[in-house]
Amino acid sequence: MPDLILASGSPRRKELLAKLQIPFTSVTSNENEDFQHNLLPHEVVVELALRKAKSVSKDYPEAVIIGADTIVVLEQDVLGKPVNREHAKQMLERLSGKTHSVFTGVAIVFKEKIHCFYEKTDVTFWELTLKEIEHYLNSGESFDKAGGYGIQGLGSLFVRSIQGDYFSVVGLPISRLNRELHKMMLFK
Ligand SMILES: Cc1cn([C@H]2C[C@H](O)[C@@H](COP(=O)(O)OP(=O)(O)OP(=O)(O)O)O2)c(=O)[nH]c1=O
Repeated sequence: MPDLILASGSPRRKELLAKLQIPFTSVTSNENEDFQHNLLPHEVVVELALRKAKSVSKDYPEAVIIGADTIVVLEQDVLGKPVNREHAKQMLERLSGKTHSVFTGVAIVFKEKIHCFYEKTDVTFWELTLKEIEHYLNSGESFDKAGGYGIQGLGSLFVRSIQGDYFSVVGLPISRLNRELHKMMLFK
């Protein structure tokens, strides 16, 4: 069986991948996350996931590498990770009372084989008060997360409804990934 490597530094992705019960290691790829603004959201996440997986694959050519990327899309604007408190505040004010889409792209690279897919989850927020937003910003939870919130943490209190895969919002659509790996007949 080939080695499995998660090309990610995200603790959430590690926790989710562990559900497959296949031993793996994680290697953080230091690829930049710039993207062309003419791409569609699903193209952005697949491109960034592939960039992460390919960069790790260069150092581990015999392993199966998994890369992933998550973005939040509101009214055609891509919201990545906030750069500071003010940026996070602006994001949360925009997300308040509206439905946005969370896209997570996944790339599986094994030698010359490349397989990519993505999941889209729609998340609707309650109207948020300024007090709620300030309280949330004080928690520090915003800063390493696309859209400036974490559905798995205190951000759960903002969520009115969700349509699609919850785990994809957290960073890795684990049930789909399990199925795709089976289809590739990599870890039977
Ligand atoms: C919307 C949302 C995002 N996120 C996280 C998932 C991703 O880790 C992060 C988006 O940033 P990414 O660039 O996708 O990932 P990362 O930088 O954390 O990790 P790596 O590139 O090393 O794999 O936002 C949550 O944890 N909860 C949420 O509700």
